[in-house]
Amino acid sequence: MAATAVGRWAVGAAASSAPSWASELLTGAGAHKLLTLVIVDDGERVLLGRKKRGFGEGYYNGFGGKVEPGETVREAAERELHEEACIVAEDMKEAGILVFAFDDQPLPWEVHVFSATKFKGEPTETEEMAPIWFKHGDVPYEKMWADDIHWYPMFLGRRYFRGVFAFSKSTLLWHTLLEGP
Ligand SMILES: CNc1ncnc2c1ncn2[C@@H]1O[C@H](COP(=O)(O)OP(=O)(O)OP(=O)(O)O)[C@@H](O)[C@H]1O
Repeated sequence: MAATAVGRWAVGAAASSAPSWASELLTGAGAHKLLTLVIVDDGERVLLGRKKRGFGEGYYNGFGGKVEPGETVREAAERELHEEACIVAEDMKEAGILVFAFDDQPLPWEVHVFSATKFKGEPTETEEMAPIWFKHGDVPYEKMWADDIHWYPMFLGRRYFRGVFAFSKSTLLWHTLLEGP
């Protein structure tokens, strides 16, 4: 089952428009890698970090990473936010789901996006991320992953979203994005 999905996926990633089966990737079924992404949004500004190393280096992004064995997705989101920005979210809510498929990766990545408006602690630069606030109108999309410009408006509007984005390296090949649960 997983092998079929991966094989079919690899073919689809090369396409330039979303294949008919793309939205199936939003069901959570089939093998995938689980990740988290937390964006603090105080209503006027978002807290992003400039990634200093590793995957997505140089890009601004929320805080997050892989869910470790034995953790819930929410626990992983809380842990990564603390590890990368030194803060603890007080009202973390599920904001949306993103599926990323890379043409050189065997499994799609399922990213659970959370929002928080309040937190404890002071955002602090870590080995991985340098935090900085951006006004809603000044989000630096040109220095972010190419999917972000598509779903941030829904995030900032507090509308739940589900999207599938196919990448070759950092080039966005196609995507499909739905609003609502
Ligand atoms: C392709 N388009 C994308 N658009 C927006 N966000 C993206 C993304 N692709 C990955 N992301 C996020 O980037 C973080 C990487 O996390 P990453 O540093 O690799 O994970 P983790 O900290 O577990 O790794 P290490 O422990 O350093 O290996 C993680 O939040 C993930 O959701």
